[in-house]
Amino acid sequence: MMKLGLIGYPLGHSWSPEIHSFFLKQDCYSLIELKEEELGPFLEKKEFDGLNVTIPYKQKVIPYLDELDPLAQEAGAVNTIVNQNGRLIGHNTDVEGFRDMIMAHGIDVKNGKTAVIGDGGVSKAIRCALKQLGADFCVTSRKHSPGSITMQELLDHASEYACLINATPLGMKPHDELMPADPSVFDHLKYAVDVIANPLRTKFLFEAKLKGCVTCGGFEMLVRQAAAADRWFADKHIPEAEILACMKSLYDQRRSVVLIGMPTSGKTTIAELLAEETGKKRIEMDEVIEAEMGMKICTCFQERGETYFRDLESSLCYSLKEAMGSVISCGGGVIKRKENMQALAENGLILWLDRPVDLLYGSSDRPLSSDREHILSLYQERRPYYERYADVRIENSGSVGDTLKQIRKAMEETL
Ligand SMILES: Nc1ncnc2c1ncn2[C@@H]1O[C@H](COP(=O)(O)OP(=O)(O)O)[C@@H](O)[C@H]1O
Ligand SMILES: O=C(O)C1=C[C@@H](OP(=O)(O)O)[C@@H](O)[C@H](O)C1
Ligand SMILES: [Mg+2]
Repeated sequence: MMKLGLIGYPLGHSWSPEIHSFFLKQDCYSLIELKEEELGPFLEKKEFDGLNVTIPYKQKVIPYLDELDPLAQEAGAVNTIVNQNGRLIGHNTDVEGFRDMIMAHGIDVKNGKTAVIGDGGVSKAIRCALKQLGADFCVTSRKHSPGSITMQELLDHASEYACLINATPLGMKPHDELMPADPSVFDHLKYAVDVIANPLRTKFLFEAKLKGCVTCGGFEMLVRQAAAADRWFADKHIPEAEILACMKSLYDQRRSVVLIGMPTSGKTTIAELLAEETGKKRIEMDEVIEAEMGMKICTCFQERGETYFRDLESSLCYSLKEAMGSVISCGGGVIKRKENMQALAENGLILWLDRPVDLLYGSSDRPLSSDREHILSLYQERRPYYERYADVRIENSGSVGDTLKQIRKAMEETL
C-alpha cells in the first residue's frame, strides 16, 4: 500500500483522507502535523511515497526538494510532493483545482476584470490559473508588493470588476463573521469565488449570492486539487464523473438541508419524510425552542412578546451552523433576520417549500397565521425573502412524493 499524507501546522480536521480514499479506493492517507523544526528532518527521511502540503509550508518545503515542475516553479509554491525513487519532486495542483472549478461553474474571466484579494501562497496558484485562462486581473496586497494594488484602490474602482476571488483566510472558521470585501459595493459583480473550505459557504459568498452572482467555494477546489494530486501519486486519472461523485458524497455528510417557507407550507411534514428516507437527523427548530422555553410559542408571543422568541430563534440558527448533514425544519419567520439565514446557509442547502396560498391555512396555535386575509398579506410580505434566500424553490402543491423527488434532484444538482 502507498504511504501518502498531508503536512501542515496546525492541521485540525481535514477532509483530505476521505477524498483520497474515495479516489484511490484505499486508506493510505494520513494527517501529519509537523512543527517548523520537524519539517526538515521529516522530509529528509523520505519515508513516504507522496505528500500534500498546506499552510504554512507551501513555500518552506522548496529548499528540501530535488526538483520543481514548471508550474510549481511559476507559482513559487508546492502543494504536492512525489518521492520518485528517493528524489523529491514538487508540483502545484492548486492551479488545476482552481482552474477546473471556475470553468465547471461557467465563470468567464475573459469577459471583464477580475480581482484576487490577498497575495499569499494560494494567491500565487490562482494567478497562474488566471494567466492560463487569459484573464485581465489584479491582486490586492497589504504588503504593497510590486504590481499589486491596495484594498482602497480596489474599492475606488469597485464598479469595474466582474469577478472577485478571495485568497485570504478572512471568513474562515472560527472567524466566519469576516469578509475580505463587501460584494454589495461592487455594482457590476457577476462572479465570486472563495478558497475557504470551512464553512462551505462563507459570508462573502452568501452576500455575493444575494446580489445574484454565480459563486463557488474552496471545498470544491480542495476536491479538485486532490484529484489532480492523485494523478502524480498513483498515475491515476480521476474522471469528472468521479470528482462529482466524491463531492456529492462529502456534501451529503457535511451539508444540512434547510427547509424554509410559510406556516403550513409543509416544512415539518416534509422534513420528517426526508429524514426517514435519507437517514439524516431531523431538527425541528420550533420544537427545540419550545423545549428550551418550557412553553408553547403561542404562549411566548402573548406573555413575552415576539422579540423574545426571535432572539432564541436567532441563537439556535447560530448553533445550527454545525448541524452537519441534518434536515432542519425552520419556523416560517426565520427569514425575518438576515443573520439567521447567513448562519443556516454556511453549511446548509436552503430549500423554499412554496405551497399555493389557497392551500395554506390558519390555526389557533400559530400566532401569525390565524385567518385567510392575514395569510395572504403575510405571503406577500415574505415571498421576496423566501425567494432571495433560497438556493432552490420547491413547489409543494402535488403529492409529498413529488415534493421529495424535487428535493432529491436539488440535492444532486447543487454541488
Ligand atoms: N404535499 C402535500 N400534500 C398534502 N398535504 C400536505 C402536503 N404538504 C403539507 N401538507 C399538509 O399541510 C399541513 C401543514 O404542514 P406542516 O408540515 O405542519 O407545515 P409547516 O411546518 O410548514 O408549518 C399538514 O397537515 C400536512 O399534512
Ligand atoms: O411564521 C412565523 O413567523 C412563525 C411560524 C411558526 O412556525 P411554522 O412555520 O412551522 O408554523 C413559528 O416559528 C412561530 O409561530 C412563528
Ligand atoms: Mg412546522
